[in-house]
Amino acid sequence: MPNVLVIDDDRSVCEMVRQALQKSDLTTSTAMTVQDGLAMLAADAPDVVLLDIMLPGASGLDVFRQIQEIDRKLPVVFITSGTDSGTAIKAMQLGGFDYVTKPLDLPALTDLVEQAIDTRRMMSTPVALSTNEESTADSETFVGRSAPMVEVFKSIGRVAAQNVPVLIRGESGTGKELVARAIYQNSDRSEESFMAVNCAALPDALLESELFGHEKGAFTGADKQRIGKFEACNGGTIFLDEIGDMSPLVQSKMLRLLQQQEFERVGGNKTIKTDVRIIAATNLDLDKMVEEGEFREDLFYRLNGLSIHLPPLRERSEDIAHLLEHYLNLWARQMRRSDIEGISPEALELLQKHSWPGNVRELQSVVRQSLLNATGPVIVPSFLPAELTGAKPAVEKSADARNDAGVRSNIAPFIEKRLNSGTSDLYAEALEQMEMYLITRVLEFADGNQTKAAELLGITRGKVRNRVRQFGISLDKKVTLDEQDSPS
Ligand SMILES: Nc1ncnc2c1ncn2[C@@H]1O[C@H](COP(=O)(O)OP(=O)(O)OP(=O)(O)O)[C@@H](O)[C@H]1O
Repeated sequence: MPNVLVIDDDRSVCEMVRQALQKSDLTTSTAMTVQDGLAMLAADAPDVVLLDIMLPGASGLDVFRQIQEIDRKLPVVFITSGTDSGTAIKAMQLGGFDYVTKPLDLPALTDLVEQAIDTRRMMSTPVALSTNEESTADSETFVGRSAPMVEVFKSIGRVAAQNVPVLIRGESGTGKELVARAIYQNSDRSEESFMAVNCAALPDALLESELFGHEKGAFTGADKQRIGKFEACNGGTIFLDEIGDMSPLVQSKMLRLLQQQEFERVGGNKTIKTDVRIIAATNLDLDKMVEEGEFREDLFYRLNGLSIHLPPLRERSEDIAHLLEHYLNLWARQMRRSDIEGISPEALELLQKHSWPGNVRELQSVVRQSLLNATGPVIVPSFLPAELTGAKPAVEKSADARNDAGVRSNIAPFIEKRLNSGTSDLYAEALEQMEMYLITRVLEFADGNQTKAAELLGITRGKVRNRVRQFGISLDKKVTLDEQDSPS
């Protein structure tokens, strides 16, 4: 369970934060002095530190420097009062993760801590490029023995050491984030920060401010100055996921950044220099977008210094069995299903024939669902999700199969079944089922239009798209992004 260290001399702040983070399953330790905080840092190896910038008898910047000496990759979120934000901004420029102002907005703080934990994981969990050898306990295994994946591993080795932008291309769920992390971890910048921004998850104006920062008063709601990722990550590496979703304005700012390593904060006129390596990823056809004038050609060539193409899973079927084995072993252990022995030849055949539109992310979901359904030690066809048992490609699903999504997601019998099986992870399992049902149903209602579904759900289009991929959701109607593209 991730561990958060709060260093703040105000006992009530420590307690409030502890209670808020506990609700998100985060363990919190608290220290009220710098000495105690540094001692706990060494003893507990936290994943994130929340640091009050005005501790008695200590300069926040000095404490931050000491933390950086102990662990350069540890994300530090500063807690400031309205009057000391200047120091926080300085600390951000030195590589702090973010800062929050008192009185604390606890839900926003929890989100920020979760983002920081994710960043910590991406920076610190090594990606093992495993073709034969077993992965070690503290690494994530990048499984792949097919010829195209061996080529990908070689490319990672080649590009990592060169300080140029890299463009990673491939369908959703093919492992682009894993490639980005492997490049970072094997580069000369591996001791510096790594930050990830999903360009599709934020509306255009927020993305601009997230990347470049803004000055106080730059727009309605900009009540304080904000340091963007390009400034905070100076010397490090930024992973820009879903780069094809950038607005023309952000594209032109990005181009300047790549050409001159400089930019201005939104609403500011001071030119800021930065030295950031950019790794970008996309699942869209950028060449076509360039042709159609949707993506700047000059930016495309700049980003495309070196490019790595991740083949879809259906084009490397020999990896399917290895991936199934890998995730079955991993999750059977996690779900306390030590009785699981493997997959029957019939089930394996169905899985090999499947077209995997959601790639490895869909395969993960299938393994998880099969384990939930498994009443015996061998995964047989009847334990597989309904859309696989007919061995039809998901895009050709029949109305019956679609109805199955509803049946499968019927939450009451699901919960009863899991309670009887003695699960220890019911919260996550039930939420996943509910979310799968909700997104599928709303998309169905919206005729497959993701923009409309996002409006109905009150979440971003990027989030809808991520969930569609994560769960491998596919409706009879084509899932589209814009109303004008909706099938009639
Ligand atoms: N070859 C692989 N071996 C093991 N796990 C993999 C492999 N490829 C992908 N994964 C896992 O599949 C999931 C999806 O991968 P990842 O997020 O890197 O995909 P992506 O291409 O970035 O997707 P998206 O375009 O939707 O952001 C992750 O949990 C990742 O660890």
